Amino acid sequence: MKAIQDLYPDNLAHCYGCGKNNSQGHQLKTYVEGEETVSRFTPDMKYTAIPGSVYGGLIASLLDCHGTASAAAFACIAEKIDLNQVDLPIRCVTANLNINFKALTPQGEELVIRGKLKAIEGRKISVDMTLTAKGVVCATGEILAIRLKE
Ligand SMILES: CCCCCCCC(=O)SCCNC(=O)CCNC(=O)[C@H](O)C(C)(C)COP(=O)(O)OP(=O)(O)OC[C@H]1O[C@@H](n2cnc3c(N)ncnc32)[C@H](O)[C@@H]1OP(=O)(O)O
Repeated sequence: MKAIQDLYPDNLAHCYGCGKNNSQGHQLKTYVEGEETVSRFTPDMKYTAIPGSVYGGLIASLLDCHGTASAAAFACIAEKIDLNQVDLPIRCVTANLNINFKALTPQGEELVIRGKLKAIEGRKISVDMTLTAKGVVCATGEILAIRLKE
């Protein structure tokens, strides 16, 4: 299956965090795995906070884009929309993002971000997220994503 972000139409694929058409961005890719979503990302050394650890702003960026892609995917699944189609008909933006930084995130490791659907209420989609490095939870987050009107 394709990454959720690769299903965004070309005119909505310039996001700094996840747009496939932004060559200078992170190009985060999010996949559906069973009942969860998952993204993997290994930060460049320039995203340093305390030496040896990853800058929190990057972590926020990863959770932001993982969260909106997950929200779009969960909304499609709820409506039985095929996630293999070329243009995703549901697009979401972030209204609220809460992050708890639990431990310093080590540099040089693959970060794994997972999302679970919390609730869908009309256009509001809430997703719980974790970011781990080497199996250790370094951050947790909750996003409220809003489905854009047609
Ligand atoms: C497709 C590619 C996307 C890639 C995205 C990558 C992730 C991002 O970085 S997105 C960029 C950052 N986010 C933004 O810029 C969004 C800015 N905000 C907005 O555009 C608008 O406020 C928007 C779209 C969220 C909501 O506006 P609008 O569509 O008019 O809906 P609105 O009627 O105000 O709200 C809908 C519901 O959400 C609730 N809501 C809206 N904002 C919030 C909030 N911040 N906190 C809690 N609830 C909220 C409202 O109370 C309402 O609830 P209910 O339906 O129960 O009455």
